[in-house]
Amino acid sequence: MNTPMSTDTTAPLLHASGVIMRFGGLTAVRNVELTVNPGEIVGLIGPNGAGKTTFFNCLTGLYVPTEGSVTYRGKVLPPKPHLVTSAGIARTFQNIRLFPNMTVLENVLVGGHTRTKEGLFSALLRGPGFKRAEKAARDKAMELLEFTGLAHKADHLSRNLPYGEQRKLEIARALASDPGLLLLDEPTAGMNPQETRATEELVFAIRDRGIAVLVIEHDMRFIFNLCDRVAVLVQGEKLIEGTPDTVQSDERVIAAYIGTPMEDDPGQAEAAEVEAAEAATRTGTPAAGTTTDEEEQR
Ligand SMILES: Nc1ncnc2c1ncn2[C@@H]1O[C@H](COP(=O)(O)OP(=O)(O)OP(=O)(O)O)[C@@H](O)[C@H]1O
Repeated sequence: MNTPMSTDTTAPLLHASGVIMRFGGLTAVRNVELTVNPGEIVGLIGPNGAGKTTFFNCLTGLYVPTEGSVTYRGKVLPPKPHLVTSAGIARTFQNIRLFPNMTVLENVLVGGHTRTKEGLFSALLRGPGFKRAEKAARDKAMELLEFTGLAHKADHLSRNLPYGEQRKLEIARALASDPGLLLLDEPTAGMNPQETRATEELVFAIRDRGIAVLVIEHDMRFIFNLCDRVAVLVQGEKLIEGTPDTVQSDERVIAAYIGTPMEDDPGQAEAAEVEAAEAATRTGTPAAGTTTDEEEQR
């Protein structure tokens, strides 16, 4: 499906090197190194505000990194999103960005426009070349709708789709640009467990089409089931990178997510009190340090 720009299949597809992104005095991404190899599904996780989306934006031309470089198939990425898409990187957004008043099919056709070779005059005159290109684009869009399970909704307005299907449509639209690498920003946000499971299957199927995937997600089970490799960002820095097994058992990752337990944990004291009160109710004797309803009312 994708059109390789280089024949070197051993080189990383994507290589971000020493990427730093500053917003005034705030450094959102600090010296991040990341590669994605052909055929890989790589996860990017981290607590809220860790810099994941900012880093994604540096990979897709929305932001030009303050320092560092990003190459795709060995070439430095152009600093404009549409040129990055043409180069072979497609993305979805954390907040769905469909054209709500267009049909499902039209949304996918829009996603394929970077690959349309017919010029303006041909389009205006609607000559045979244009008609052929238009048919090819529609066939391809319909194939992508079949692939994502949305073909039966091709003529529906995208705003009328349930939330999970809108997320799928975003993916179909991204695939229409024939990417070699797909970046997914929280693809399962707001989904129920069945939809999340279906998205997992869809991402595996995308990889089977020869497209590498880099995915940001807060759902740890989804990430650890799906990814070959996971990188963890904390406060803009890459804390660790490795297989799902390595990452999920790393104490620094656990601490970054659930925090280090406080000494003299007030939550623990409360839990002990509740337990004592429940035990007292069972035995009929008031627990030390608890009050009965009567005492409370006095
Ligand atoms: N355009 C911007 N201007 C100024 N600060 C920004 C901008 N974009 C992001 N930031 C800041 O950069 C930091 C990283 O934000 P970012 O959205 O990349 O984190 P994240 O890991 O994607 O978070 P979440 O998981 O909540 O989406 C935050 O402190 C955020 O406030």
